[in-house]
Amino acid sequence: MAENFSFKLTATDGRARRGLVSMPRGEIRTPAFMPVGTGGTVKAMYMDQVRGVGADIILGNTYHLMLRPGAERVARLGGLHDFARWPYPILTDSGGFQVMSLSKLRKLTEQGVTFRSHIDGAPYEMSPERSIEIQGLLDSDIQMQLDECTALPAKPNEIERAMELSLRWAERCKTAFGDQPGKAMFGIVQGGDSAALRVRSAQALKAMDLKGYAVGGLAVGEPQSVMLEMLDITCPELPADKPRYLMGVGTPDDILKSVARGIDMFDCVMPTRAGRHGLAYTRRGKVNLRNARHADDPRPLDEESDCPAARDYSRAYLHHLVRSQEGLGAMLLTWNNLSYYQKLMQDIRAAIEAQAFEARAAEITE
Ligand SMILES: CCCSCc1cc(N)cc2c(=O)[nH]c(N)nc12
Repeated sequence: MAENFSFKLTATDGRARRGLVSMPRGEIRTPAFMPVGTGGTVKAMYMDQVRGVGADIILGNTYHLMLRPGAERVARLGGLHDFARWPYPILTDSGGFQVMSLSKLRKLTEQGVTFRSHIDGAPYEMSPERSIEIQGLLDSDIQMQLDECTALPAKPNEIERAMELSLRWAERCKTAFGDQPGKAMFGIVQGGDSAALRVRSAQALKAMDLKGYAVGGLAVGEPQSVMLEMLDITCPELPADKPRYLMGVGTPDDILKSVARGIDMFDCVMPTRAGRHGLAYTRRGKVNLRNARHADDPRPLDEESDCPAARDYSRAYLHHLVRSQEGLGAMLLTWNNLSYYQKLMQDIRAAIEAQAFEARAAEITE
């Protein structure tokens, strides 16, 4: 029988962790980067390419999918995996973050949030129970609690109010989720840039004995130093034997520094969004293919890459595609960028294993 849901730590290097999440639909090698597949598609990518660059899990969005094509319709069609032809694990965000950042005329109360669709203005309401129901209709493997993410900077009493509401919503989500073998519901730590509120949130969620924990309320405009300080405070309060997911992060540098502080899972729109805007991530830094200096450059982005998009196409051709707004430009650069991010994660995992091996070897030979 495939694992219901387990997380094993296989190596550590200081606070950095190498691990493995096992679920019926597959395993997730951590530290992991999860490509964002908002509307049931990783934009400009075929799903076999997403798998081919090394992704073990993708993200979906409750907010977008409930509005279009509708959660009940996706359920009637067999769930998100069959719908999008991605048979491996899917994590879905709960929708609250997107309601607050995308919808119109939204009203937040203890019961939940009411809002109008940014697509057609139709009225909706999202309670903790409805969010879990929608994620169940999508057949999501890892479901996020409904939370309220406070944009920074914010007043301490506002951060406290949102953090405490999110804790009450976590309890309601846990009750609504019940016991679903093979699936998991993650709590989300809030608390803004307040150490005391972060500790209270993490400790209260830990007491709920959830299967995993996200650190939310970051990557919302604060300096990297504040984000890292909040990780230094939050991670030690979370159970060591459960996965930790830093939401919405980040750049390669953000990821490296967050792994070093104990984070296991990441998601960010940067690699896919940058690809659609003509930006390529390479081992030698970012390359803006819109720039005229590439017009006659016959070199590929990275002749040593395993990714055809990085190895087999000249910068001149990529520049031409981007300037001509050809769809293939977004496709090739997204492919390159996701390949870059997955290679970064693969190198991080190997480095933790190597360091752990050296530390163990040193112990043995002492
Ligand atoms: C598909 C997008 C997933 S991550 C979105 C996100 C991003 C960031 N930065 C913070 C939060 C947060 O605090 N709560 C929730 N639910 N989501 C967040």
